[in-house]
Amino acid sequence: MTKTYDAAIIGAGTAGLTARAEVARHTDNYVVIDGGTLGTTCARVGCMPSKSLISIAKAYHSRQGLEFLNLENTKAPLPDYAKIMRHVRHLRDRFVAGVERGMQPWRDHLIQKHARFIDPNTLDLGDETVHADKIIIATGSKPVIPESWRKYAKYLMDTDQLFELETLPHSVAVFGLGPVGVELAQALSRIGIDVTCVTRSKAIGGLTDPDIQNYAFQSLSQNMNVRVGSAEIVGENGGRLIVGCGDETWNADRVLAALGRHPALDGLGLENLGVKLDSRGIPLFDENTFQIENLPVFITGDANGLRPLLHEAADEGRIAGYNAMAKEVNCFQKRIYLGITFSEPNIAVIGKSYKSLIQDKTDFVIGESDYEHQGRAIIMGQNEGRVRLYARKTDNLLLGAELIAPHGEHLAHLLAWAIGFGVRAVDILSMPFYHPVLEEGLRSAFRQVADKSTMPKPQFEMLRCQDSVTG
Ligand SMILES: Cc1cc2nc3c(=O)[nH]c(=O)nc-3n(C[C@H](O)[C@H](O)[C@H](O)COP(=O)(O)OP(=O)(O)OC[C@H]3O[C@@H](n4cnc5c(N)ncnc54)[C@H](O)[C@@H]3O)c2cc1C
Ligand SMILES: NC(=O)c1ccc[n+]([C@@H]2O[C@H](COP(=O)([O-])OP(=O)(O)OC[C@H]3O[C@@H](n4cnc5c(N)ncnc54)[C@H](O)[C@@H]3O)[C@@H](O)[C@H]2O)c1
Repeated sequence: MTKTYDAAIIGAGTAGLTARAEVARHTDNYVVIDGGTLGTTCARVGCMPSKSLISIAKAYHSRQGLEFLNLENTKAPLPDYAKIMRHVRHLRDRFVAGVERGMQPWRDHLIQKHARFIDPNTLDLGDETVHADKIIIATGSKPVIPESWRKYAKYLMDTDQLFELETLPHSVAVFGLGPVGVELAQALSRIGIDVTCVTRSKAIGGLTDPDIQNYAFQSLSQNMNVRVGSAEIVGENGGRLIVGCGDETWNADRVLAALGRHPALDGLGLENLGVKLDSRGIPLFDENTFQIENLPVFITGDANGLRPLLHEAADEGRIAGYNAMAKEVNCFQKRIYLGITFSEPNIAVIGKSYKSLIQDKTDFVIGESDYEHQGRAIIMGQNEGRVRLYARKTDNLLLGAELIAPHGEHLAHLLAWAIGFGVRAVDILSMPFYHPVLEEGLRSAFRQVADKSTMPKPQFEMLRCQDSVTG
Protein backbone atom coordinates (compact mmCIF):
# COMPACT_ATOMS: atom_id res chain seq x y z
CA MET A 1 0.00 0.00 0.00
CA THR A 2 1.37 3.47 -0.92
CA LYS A 3 0.05 6.68 0.61
CA THR A 4 0.89 10.06 -0.89
CA TYR A 5 1.70 13.18 1.15
CA ASP A 6 2.90 16.74 0.55
CA ALA A 7 5.67 16.19 3.13
CA ALA A 8 7.14 13.37 5.21
CA ILE A 9 9.36 13.99 8.23
CA ILE A 10 11.58 11.16 9.42
CA GLY A 11 12.25 11.51 13.15
CA ALA A 12 10.10 12.99 15.94
CA GLY A 13 12.98 14.53 17.89
CA THR A 14 13.46 18.26 18.39
CA ALA A 15 14.39 18.94 14.74
CA GLY A 16 11.55 16.78 13.42
CA LEU A 17 9.00 18.39 15.75
CA THR A 18 9.90 21.96 14.76
CA ALA A 19 9.91 20.90 11.09
CA ARG A 20 6.43 19.43 11.60
CA ALA A 21 5.11 22.62 13.18
CA GLU A 22 6.31 24.64 10.19
CA VAL A 23 4.99 22.15 7.62
CA ALA A 24 1.60 22.04 9.38
CA ARG A 25 1.22 25.80 8.85
CA HIS A 26 0.98 25.06 5.13
CA THR A 27 -0.65 21.65 4.75
CA ASP A 28 -2.56 19.02 6.66
CA ASN A 29 -1.38 16.33 4.28
CA TYR A 30 1.86 15.37 6.02
CA VAL A 31 3.26 12.46 8.00
CA VAL A 32 5.84 12.12 10.77
CA ILE A 33 7.61 8.76 10.91
CA ASP A 34 9.57 7.66 13.98
CA GLY A 35 10.99 4.19 14.48
CA GLY A 36 12.25 4.62 18.05
CA THR A 37 11.10 5.67 21.50
CA LEU A 38 9.23 8.97 21.48
CA GLY A 39 10.01 11.94 23.70
CA THR A 40 13.21 13.33 22.02
CA THR A 41 16.85 12.65 22.84
CA CYS A 42 17.05 15.93 24.75
CA ALA A 43 14.25 15.10 27.19
CA ARG A 44 14.78 11.32 27.43
CA VAL A 45 18.52 10.72 27.53
CA GLY A 46 20.25 14.04 26.84
CA CYS A 47 20.08 17.62 28.07
CA MET A 48 17.41 17.17 30.74
CA PRO A 49 18.37 14.01 32.67
CA SER A 50 22.05 15.01 32.51
CA LYS A 51 21.31 18.45 33.94
CA SER A 52 19.12 16.85 36.63
CA LEU A 53 22.03 14.67 37.76
CA ILE A 54 24.41 17.65 37.60
CA SER A 55 22.06 19.69 39.74
CA ILE A 56 21.90 17.03 42.48
CA ALA A 57 25.69 16.68 42.38
CA LYS A 58 26.07 20.44 42.75
CA ALA A 59 23.78 20.51 45.78
CA TYR A 60 25.72 17.68 47.42
CA HIS A 61 29.04 19.34 46.59
CA SER A 62 27.97 22.64 48.16
CA ARG A 63 27.45 20.77 51.47
CA GLN A 64 31.09 19.75 51.26
CA GLY A 65 31.93 23.42 50.75
CA LEU A 66 30.27 24.21 54.08
CA GLU A 67 32.24 21.44 55.80
CA PHE A 68 35.43 22.86 54.34
CA LEU A 69 34.67 26.27 55.83
CA ASN A 70 33.88 24.58 59.16
CA LEU A 71 30.33 25.89 58.89
CA GLU A 72 28.88 22.40 59.07
CA ASN A 73 30.20 20.02 61.68
CA THR A 74 29.02 16.69 60.41
CA LYS A 75 30.61 15.13 57.36
CA ALA A 76 28.00 14.71 54.62
CA PRO A 77 27.23 10.98 54.32
CA LEU A 78 27.39 9.42 50.86
CA PRO A 79 24.08 9.99 49.12
CA ASP A 80 21.54 7.27 48.38
CA TYR A 81 22.32 6.51 44.73
CA ALA A 82 19.07 4.63 44.10
CA LYS A 83 17.13 7.69 45.30
CA ILE A 84 19.20 10.00 43.09
CA MET A 85 18.52 7.88 40.03
CA ARG A 86 14.81 7.71 40.84
CA HIS A 87 14.71 11.49 41.12
CA VAL A 88 16.53 11.92 37.79
CA ARG A 89 14.04 9.55 36.11
CA HIS A 90 11.12 11.30 37.78
CA LEU A 91 12.20 14.62 36.24
CA ARG A 92 13.03 12.90 32.95
CA ASP A 93 9.51 11.41 32.81
CA ARG A 94 8.02 14.83 33.42
CA PHE A 95 9.94 16.36 30.49
CA VAL A 96 9.14 13.42 28.20
CA ALA A 97 5.46 13.65 29.15
CA GLY A 98 5.55 17.34 28.18
CA VAL A 99 6.88 16.44 24.72
CA GLU A 100 4.29 13.68 24.28
CA ARG A 101 1.48 16.00 25.35
CA GLY A 102 2.57 18.43 22.64
CA MET A 103 2.24 15.61 20.09
CA GLN A 104 -1.36 14.72 21.01
CA PRO A 105 -3.18 17.20 18.73
CA TRP A 106 -1.56 15.76 15.60
CA ARG A 107 -1.02 12.16 16.71
CA ASP A 108 -2.98 10.78 13.71
CA HIS A 109 -0.17 12.09 11.47
CA LEU A 110 2.38 9.88 13.26
CA ILE A 111 3.51 6.46 12.03
CA GLN A 112 5.74 4.56 14.46
CA LYS A 113 7.95 2.67 12.02
CA HIS A 114 11.48 2.73 10.69
CA ALA A 115 11.85 4.54 7.34
CA ARG A 116 14.18 3.74 4.48
CA PHE A 117 14.57 5.63 1.19
CA ILE A 118 13.66 3.81 -2.01
CA ASP A 119 14.20 7.00 -4.01
CA PRO A 120 14.16 10.76 -3.17
CA ASN A 121 10.34 10.81 -2.96
CA THR A 122 9.59 7.32 -1.65
CA LEU A 123 10.06 5.67 1.72
CA ASP A 124 9.80 2.01 2.58
CA LEU A 125 8.25 1.52 6.05
CA GLY A 126 8.33 -2.29 5.93
CA ASP A 127 4.68 -3.13 5.35
CA GLU A 128 3.74 0.12 3.59
CA THR A 129 5.24 2.75 1.31
CA VAL A 130 5.08 6.51 1.65
CA HIS A 131 5.36 8.85 -1.33
CA ALA A 132 6.00 12.52 -0.47
CA ASP A 133 6.73 15.62 -2.54
CA LYS A 134 9.24 16.67 0.11
CA ILE A 135 11.07 14.62 2.73
CA ILE A 136 12.90 15.92 5.81
CA ILE A 137 15.52 13.74 7.49
CA ALA A 138 15.65 14.47 11.25
CA THR A 139 16.94 11.16 12.57
CA GLY A 140 19.32 12.54 15.24
CA SER A 141 22.56 10.89 16.32
CA LYS A 142 23.79 7.83 18.18
CA PRO A 143 26.67 7.39 20.65
CA VAL A 144 29.91 6.10 19.15
CA ILE A 145 30.95 2.70 20.56
CA PRO A 146 33.95 0.92 19.00
CA GLU A 147 32.90 -2.46 17.58
CA SER A 148 35.65 -4.30 19.50
CA TRP A 149 34.17 -3.09 22.82
CA ARG A 150 30.71 -4.56 22.25
CA LYS A 151 31.71 -7.87 23.85
CA TYR A 152 32.02 -5.94 27.14
CA ALA A 153 28.43 -4.73 26.83
CA LYS A 154 27.48 -5.62 30.41
CA TYR A 155 30.12 -3.21 31.76
CA LEU A 156 29.74 -0.59 29.08
CA MET A 157 27.20 2.21 29.12
CA ASP A 158 26.48 5.31 27.12
CA THR A 159 23.98 8.05 27.88
CA ASP A 160 21.14 5.94 26.46
CA GLN A 161 21.68 3.56 29.40
CA LEU A 162 23.15 5.63 32.24
CA PHE A 163 19.90 7.16 33.44
CA GLU A 164 18.21 3.74 33.51
CA LEU A 165 20.60 2.44 36.19
CA GLU A 166 18.77 1.50 39.41
CA THR A 167 21.80 2.55 41.41
CA LEU A 168 25.34 3.71 40.65
CA PRO A 169 28.54 1.63 40.52
CA HIS A 170 31.42 2.24 42.92
CA SER A 171 33.88 3.16 40.18
CA VAL A 172 33.45 4.43 36.63
CA ALA A 173 35.95 5.06 33.85
CA VAL A 174 34.70 7.93 31.70
CA PHE A 175 36.12 7.73 28.18
CA GLY A 176 36.06 11.03 26.26
CA LEU A 177 35.87 14.54 27.73
CA GLY A 178 33.64 16.33 25.26
CA PRO A 179 30.59 18.03 26.83
CA VAL A 180 28.96 14.68 27.71
CA GLY A 181 32.08 13.25 29.39
CA VAL A 182 32.98 16.40 31.33
CA GLU A 183 29.48 17.01 32.65
CA LEU A 184 28.81 13.44 33.74
CA ALA A 185 32.32 12.63 35.01
CA GLN A 186 32.23 15.66 37.30
CA ALA A 187 28.68 14.98 38.47
CA LEU A 188 29.46 11.33 39.30
CA SER A 189 32.70 12.27 41.01
CA ARG A 190 30.95 14.91 43.13
CA ILE A 191 28.49 12.40 44.55
CA GLY A 192 31.29 10.10 45.63
CA ILE A 193 31.81 7.75 42.68
CA ASP A 194 35.45 6.90 42.02
CA VAL A 195 35.87 8.39 38.52
CA THR A 196 38.88 8.15 36.23
CA CYS A 197 38.69 9.96 32.89
CA VAL A 198 40.57 9.46 29.66
CA THR A 199 40.74 12.17 27.06
CA ARG A 200 42.56 11.97 23.76
CA SER A 201 43.55 15.62 23.93
CA LYS A 202 43.07 18.66 26.12
CA ALA A 203 40.21 19.82 23.86
CA ILE A 204 37.95 19.43 26.88
CA GLY A 205 34.29 20.39 26.47
CA GLY A 206 34.96 21.51 22.90
CA LEU A 207 37.53 24.19 23.85
CA THR A 208 40.03 25.07 21.10
CA ASP A 209 42.16 27.77 22.79
CA PRO A 210 45.28 26.02 24.21
CA ASP A 211 45.42 28.50 27.11
CA ILE A 212 41.84 27.81 28.23
CA GLN A 213 42.25 24.10 27.48
CA ASN A 214 45.21 23.93 29.88
CA TYR A 215 43.30 25.80 32.54
CA ALA A 216 40.27 23.51 32.16
CA PHE A 217 42.49 20.45 32.26
CA GLN A 218 44.15 21.59 35.50
CA SER A 219 40.79 22.48 37.00
CA LEU A 220 39.21 19.09 36.29
CA SER A 221 42.36 17.23 37.33
CA GLN A 222 42.17 18.68 40.86
CA ASN A 223 39.26 16.46 41.82
CA MET A 224 39.39 13.59 39.34
CA ASN A 225 42.05 11.38 37.82
CA VAL A 226 42.38 12.56 34.23
CA ARG A 227 44.64 10.73 31.78
CA VAL A 228 45.56 11.90 28.31
CA GLY A 229 45.72 9.31 25.55
CA SER A 230 43.54 6.81 23.76
CA ALA A 231 41.16 4.90 26.04
CA GLU A 232 41.22 1.13 25.82
CA ILE A 233 39.40 -1.84 27.29
CA VAL A 234 41.99 -4.52 28.04
CA GLY A 235 39.79 -7.31 29.44
CA GLU A 236 37.78 -8.54 32.43
CA ASN A 237 38.95 -9.44 35.90
CA GLY A 238 36.66 -10.82 38.59
CA GLY A 239 33.52 -8.98 37.57
CA ARG A 240 35.32 -5.73 36.78
CA LEU A 241 36.79 -4.30 33.62
CA ILE A 242 40.50 -3.75 33.07
CA VAL A 243 40.78 -0.45 31.26
CA GLY A 244 43.82 1.43 30.13
CA CYS A 245 45.47 4.42 28.55
CA GLY A 246 49.03 4.20 27.20
CA ASP A 247 51.11 1.97 29.50
CA GLU A 248 48.73 2.29 32.44
CA THR A 249 45.87 -0.05 33.28
CA TRP A 250 43.36 -0.01 36.13
CA ASN A 251 40.09 -1.67 37.11
CA ALA A 252 36.65 -0.10 36.91
CA ASP A 253 33.15 -1.38 37.60
CA ARG A 254 31.72 0.32 34.52
CA VAL A 255 32.82 2.38 31.53
CA LEU A 256 30.83 5.42 30.45
CA ALA A 257 31.54 5.83 26.74
CA ALA A 258 31.41 9.53 25.85
CA LEU A 259 33.45 9.27 22.67
CA GLY A 260 31.13 11.42 20.57
CA ARG A 261 27.98 10.90 18.56
CA HIS A 262 27.44 9.89 14.92
CA PRO A 263 24.54 11.04 12.74
CA ALA A 264 21.94 8.24 12.85
CA LEU A 265 21.85 7.54 9.12
CA ASP A 266 22.53 3.78 9.04
CA GLY A 267 19.79 1.78 7.39
CA LEU A 268 18.14 4.91 5.98
CA GLY A 269 18.92 3.89 2.39
CA LEU A 270 20.76 7.12 1.58
CA GLU A 271 22.57 5.26 -1.21
CA ASN A 272 19.21 5.29 -3.03
CA LEU A 273 19.21 9.11 -3.20
CA GLY A 274 21.83 9.04 -5.95
CA VAL A 275 24.00 11.72 -4.29
CA LYS A 276 27.54 11.77 -2.92
CA LEU A 277 28.04 10.87 0.73
CA ASP A 278 31.00 12.24 2.70
CA SER A 279 33.40 10.07 4.72
CA ARG A 280 30.89 9.99 7.62
CA GLY A 281 28.08 8.85 5.30
CA ILE A 282 26.37 12.28 5.31
CA PRO A 283 25.00 13.52 1.98
CA LEU A 284 26.30 16.88 0.76
CA PHE A 285 23.81 19.56 1.81
CA ASP A 286 23.56 23.34 1.88
CA GLU A 287 24.36 24.59 5.40
CA ASN A 288 21.99 27.57 5.06
CA THR A 289 18.97 25.83 3.50
CA PHE A 290 19.54 22.22 4.66
CA GLN A 291 18.61 20.95 1.18
CA ILE A 292 20.52 17.91 -0.08
CA GLU A 293 21.97 18.93 -3.46
CA ASN A 294 18.94 19.76 -5.65
CA LEU A 295 16.73 16.98 -4.29
CA PRO A 296 13.35 17.48 -2.60
CA VAL A 297 15.07 16.22 0.55
CA PHE A 298 16.36 18.20 3.57
CA ILE A 299 18.58 17.07 6.44
CA THR A 300 18.44 18.72 9.88
CA GLY A 301 19.45 18.49 13.54
CA ASP A 302 22.10 16.05 14.77
CA ALA A 303 21.53 13.97 11.60
CA ASN A 304 23.59 16.44 9.54
CA GLY A 305 26.48 16.56 12.05
CA LEU A 306 26.85 20.36 11.70
CA ARG A 307 26.08 21.80 15.17
CA PRO A 308 24.72 18.97 17.32
CA LEU A 309 23.02 21.18 19.89
CA LEU A 310 19.41 21.45 20.97
CA HIS A 311 18.72 25.04 19.92
CA GLU A 312 20.40 24.43 16.57
CA ALA A 313 18.28 21.31 15.97
CA ALA A 314 15.16 23.38 16.66
CA ASP A 315 16.28 26.15 14.25
CA GLU A 316 17.34 23.76 11.53
CA GLY A 317 14.09 21.79 11.71
CA ARG A 318 12.11 24.98 11.35
CA ILE A 319 14.17 26.12 8.35
CA ALA A 320 13.87 22.71 6.67
CA GLY A 321 10.10 22.68 7.28
CA TYR A 322 9.78 26.18 5.87
CA ASN A 323 11.90 25.40 2.82
CA ALA A 324 10.09 22.13 2.19
CA MET A 325 6.83 24.08 1.84
CA ALA A 326 8.19 27.21 0.11
CA LYS A 327 8.02 27.76 -3.66
CA GLU A 328 11.73 28.59 -3.59
CA VAL A 329 14.32 27.41 -1.12
CA ASN A 330 15.42 30.23 1.22
CA CYS A 331 18.88 30.79 2.66
CA PHE A 332 19.02 31.47 6.43
CA GLN A 333 21.92 32.92 8.41
CA LYS A 334 23.29 30.93 11.30
CA ARG A 335 22.91 32.36 14.78
CA ILE A 336 26.13 33.22 16.62
CA TYR A 337 27.69 29.95 17.75
CA LEU A 338 27.16 29.19 21.45
CA GLY A 339 28.30 25.96 23.07
CA ILE A 340 28.11 25.56 26.85
CA THR A 341 29.32 22.66 28.96
CA PHE A 342 27.60 22.53 32.35
CA SER A 343 30.64 21.64 34.40
CA GLU A 344 31.69 23.78 37.36
CA PRO A 345 33.17 26.16 36.40
CA ASN A 346 31.09 26.25 33.20
CA ILE A 347 32.98 25.92 29.93
CA ALA A 348 31.87 27.83 26.84
CA VAL A 349 32.84 28.61 23.27
CA ILE A 350 31.16 31.69 21.86
CA GLY A 351 31.15 33.08 18.31
CA LYS A 352 34.37 32.41 16.42
CA SER A 353 36.54 29.90 18.22
CA TYR A 354 40.28 30.47 18.62
CA LYS A 355 40.94 27.61 16.21
CA SER A 356 38.69 29.03 13.49
CA LEU A 357 40.27 32.51 13.79
CA ILE A 358 43.73 30.99 13.36
CA GLN A 359 42.58 28.82 10.46
CA ASP A 360 40.95 31.81 8.73
CA LYS A 361 44.15 33.88 9.31
CA THR A 362 42.03 36.62 10.95
CA ASP A 363 43.97 39.62 12.26
CA PHE A 364 42.72 39.59 15.84
CA VAL A 365 43.76 40.61 19.35
CA ILE A 366 43.16 38.76 22.62
CA GLY A 367 42.02 40.12 25.97
CA GLU A 368 42.23 37.97 29.09
CA SER A 369 40.56 37.89 32.50
CA ASP A 370 40.89 35.47 35.33
CA TYR A 371 38.51 34.71 38.14
CA GLU A 372 41.02 33.76 40.82
CA HIS A 373 41.19 37.29 42.24
CA GLN A 374 37.69 38.39 41.23
CA GLY A 375 35.76 39.75 44.19
CA ARG A 376 32.37 38.16 43.69
CA ALA A 377 33.90 34.81 42.70
CA ILE A 378 35.96 34.84 45.94
CA ILE A 379 32.84 35.56 48.01
CA MET A 380 31.05 32.68 46.30
CA GLY A 381 33.99 30.35 46.94
CA GLN A 382 34.18 29.80 43.19
CA ASN A 383 37.23 31.88 42.35
CA GLU A 384 38.49 29.71 39.56
CA GLY A 385 38.27 30.51 35.88
CA ARG A 386 39.70 32.21 32.86
CA VAL A 387 38.30 34.05 29.85
CA ARG A 388 39.89 34.92 26.53
CA LEU A 389 38.11 37.39 24.26
CA TYR A 390 38.94 37.72 20.58
CA ALA A 391 38.39 40.99 18.72
CA ARG A 392 39.25 42.35 15.28
CA LYS A 393 42.56 44.20 15.52
CA THR A 394 41.59 47.22 13.42
CA ASP A 395 38.52 48.25 15.42
CA ASN A 396 38.14 45.94 18.48
CA LEU A 397 34.91 44.45 17.08
CA LEU A 398 34.12 41.39 19.20
CA LEU A 399 34.45 38.15 17.26
CA GLY A 400 34.47 35.34 19.80
CA ALA A 401 35.51 34.05 23.19
CA GLU A 402 36.38 30.87 25.03
CA LEU A 403 36.02 30.57 28.76
CA ILE A 404 35.89 28.48 31.86
CA ALA A 405 34.25 30.56 34.56
CA PRO A 406 31.84 30.51 37.47
CA HIS A 407 28.31 30.93 36.10
CA GLY A 408 29.96 31.05 32.66
CA GLU A 409 26.64 30.09 31.04
CA HIS A 410 25.37 33.63 31.69
CA LEU A 411 28.62 35.36 30.71
CA ALA A 412 28.55 33.31 27.50
CA HIS A 413 25.06 34.50 26.63
CA LEU A 414 26.00 38.15 27.20
CA LEU A 415 29.06 37.72 24.99
CA ALA A 416 27.08 35.90 22.27
CA TRP A 417 24.48 38.66 22.20
CA ALA A 418 27.18 41.36 22.12
CA ILE A 419 28.93 39.60 19.22
CA GLY A 420 25.59 39.15 17.45
CA PHE A 421 24.78 42.87 17.74
CA GLY A 422 28.18 43.70 16.23
CA VAL A 423 29.59 45.70 19.13
CA ARG A 424 33.18 46.64 19.92
CA ALA A 425 34.95 46.29 23.25
CA VAL A 426 34.80 50.09 23.72
CA ASP A 427 30.99 49.96 23.31
CA ILE A 428 30.73 47.39 26.09
CA LEU A 429 33.08 49.45 28.28
CA SER A 430 30.66 52.38 28.03
CA MET A 431 27.93 50.22 29.61
CA PRO A 432 27.32 49.83 33.39
CA PHE A 433 29.07 47.13 35.41
CA TYR A 434 27.42 46.64 38.79
CA HIS A 435 29.49 45.80 41.83
CA PRO A 436 30.18 43.15 43.00
CA VAL A 437 29.16 40.89 40.09
CA LEU A 438 30.86 38.24 37.97
CA GLU A 439 30.45 40.40 34.83
CA GLU A 440 33.03 42.79 36.32
CA GLY A 441 35.53 40.02 35.72
CA LEU A 442 35.16 40.49 31.97
CA ARG A 443 36.09 44.16 32.11
CA SER A 444 39.86 43.68 32.09
CA ALA A 445 39.55 41.47 29.00
CA PHE A 446 37.51 44.15 27.22
CA ARG A 447 40.08 46.79 28.25
CA GLN A 448 42.99 44.74 26.96
CA VAL A 449 41.27 44.21 23.65
CA ALA A 450 40.56 47.93 23.35
CA ASP A 451 44.21 48.73 24.22
CA LYS A 452 45.63 46.26 21.74
CA SER A 453 43.41 47.33 18.86
CA THR A 454 44.99 49.69 16.33
CA MET A 455 41.90 51.92 16.56
CA PRO A 456 42.66 54.87 18.87
CA LYS A 457 41.00 54.31 22.24
CA PRO A 458 38.77 57.09 23.64
CA GLN A 459 40.26 58.89 26.68
CA PHE A 460 37.19 58.01 28.79
CA GLU A 461 35.11 54.87 28.83
CA MET A 462 32.07 57.04 29.56
CA LEU A 463 30.57 58.68 26.51
CA ARG A 464 30.67 62.48 26.33
CA CYS A 465 27.31 64.18 25.96
CA GLN A 466 27.85 64.87 22.28
CA ASP A 467 28.74 61.14 21.69
CA SER A 468 25.71 59.69 23.38
CA VAL A 469 23.22 57.95 21.13
CA THR A 470 20.90 56.69 23.85
CA GLY A 471 20.59 59.90 25.90
C1 LIG B 1 23.83 13.36 27.37
C2 LIG B 1 23.52 14.50 26.43
C3 LIG B 1 23.40 15.77 26.93
C4 LIG B 1 23.10 16.82 26.07
N1 LIG B 1 23.01 18.06 26.59
C5 LIG B 1 22.75 19.09 25.79
C6 LIG B 1 22.64 20.39 26.32
O1 LIG B 1 22.76 20.61 27.53
N2 LIG B 1 22.38 21.41 25.47
C7 LIG B 1 22.26 21.22 24.13
O2 LIG B 1 22.05 22.19 23.39
N3 LIG B 1 22.35 19.98 23.59
C8 LIG B 1 22.59 18.92 24.39
N4 LIG B 1 22.66 17.67 23.87
C9 LIG B 1 22.47 17.51 22.42
C10 LIG B 1 20.96 17.51 22.05
O3 LIG B 1 20.29 16.58 22.88
C11 LIG B 1 20.79 17.13 20.58
O4 LIG B 1 21.52 18.05 19.79
C12 LIG B 1 19.33 17.15 20.13
O5 LIG B 1 18.53 16.42 21.01
C13 LIG B 1 19.20 16.57 18.72
O6 LIG B 1 17.85 16.57 18.30
P1 LIG B 1 17.42 15.85 16.96
O7 LIG B 1 16.02 16.22 16.68
O8 LIG B 1 18.42 16.10 15.89
O9 LIG B 1 17.49 14.27 17.28
P2 LIG B 1 16.64 13.31 18.24
O10 LIG B 1 15.95 14.02 19.32
O11 LIG B 1 17.57 12.21 18.57
O12 LIG B 1 15.51 12.72 17.28
C14 LIG B 1 15.75 11.76 16.27
C15 LIG B 1 14.52 10.86 16.12
O13 LIG B 1 14.64 10.13 14.89
C16 LIG B 1 14.16 8.81 15.08
N5 LIG B 1 14.76 7.97 14.00
C17 LIG B 1 16.08 7.72 13.79
N6 LIG B 1 16.24 6.99 12.67
C18 LIG B 1 14.99 6.77 12.15
C19 LIG B 1 14.50 6.10 10.99
N7 LIG B 1 15.30 5.53 10.08
N8 LIG B 1 13.15 6.04 10.78
C20 LIG B 1 12.31 6.63 11.66
N9 LIG B 1 12.72 7.31 12.75
C21 LIG B 1 14.04 7.39 13.00
C22 LIG B 1 14.60 8.47 16.50
O14 LIG B 1 13.78 7.44 17.04
C23 LIG B 1 14.39 9.81 17.23
O15 LIG B 1 13.12 9.91 17.82
C24 LIG B 1 22.93 16.58 24.69
C25 LIG B 1 23.02 15.28 24.17
C26 LIG B 1 23.31 14.25 25.03
C27 LIG B 1 23.40 12.85 24.48
N1 LIG C 1 26.05 21.09 27.38
C1 LIG C 1 25.84 20.80 26.10
O1 LIG C 1 25.50 21.64 25.30
C2 LIG C 1 26.01 19.41 25.64
C3 LIG C 1 26.13 18.40 26.57
C4 LIG C 1 26.32 17.14 26.09
C5 LIG C 1 26.35 16.90 24.73
N2 LIG C 1 26.21 17.89 23.87
C6 LIG C 1 26.28 17.62 22.40
O2 LIG C 1 26.40 16.24 22.16
C7 LIG C 1 27.48 16.00 21.27
C8 LIG C 1 28.21 14.76 21.69
O3 LIG C 1 28.97 15.04 22.86
P1 LIG C 1 30.21 14.15 23.27
O4 LIG C 1 30.85 14.80 24.43
O5 LIG C 1 29.77 12.74 23.37
O6 LIG C 1 31.10 14.18 21.98
P2 LIG C 1 32.37 15.05 21.50
O7 LIG C 1 32.62 14.59 20.11
O8 LIG C 1 32.17 16.47 21.73
O9 LIG C 1 33.56 14.57 22.45
C9 LIG C 1 34.05 13.27 22.45
C10 LIG C 1 35.49 13.29 22.92
O10 LIG C 1 35.94 11.96 23.07
C11 LIG C 1 37.27 11.87 22.62
N3 LIG C 1 37.57 10.48 22.27
C12 LIG C 1 37.08 9.76 21.23
N4 LIG C 1 37.59 8.52 21.23
C13 LIG C 1 38.43 8.45 22.31
C14 LIG C 1 39.24 7.43 22.86
N5 LIG C 1 39.31 6.20 22.33
N6 LIG C 1 39.96 7.72 23.96
C15 LIG C 1 39.91 8.93 24.54
N7 LIG C 1 39.14 9.94 24.06
C16 LIG C 1 38.41 9.69 22.96
C17 LIG C 1 37.32 12.81 21.43
O11 LIG C 1 38.63 13.22 21.16
C18 LIG C 1 36.43 13.96 21.93
O12 LIG C 1 37.18 14.93 22.62
C19 LIG C 1 28.37 17.21 21.31
O13 LIG C 1 28.82 17.51 20.01
C20 LIG C 1 27.53 18.30 21.88
O14 LIG C 1 27.16 19.19 20.86
C21 LIG C 1 26.06 19.15 24.30
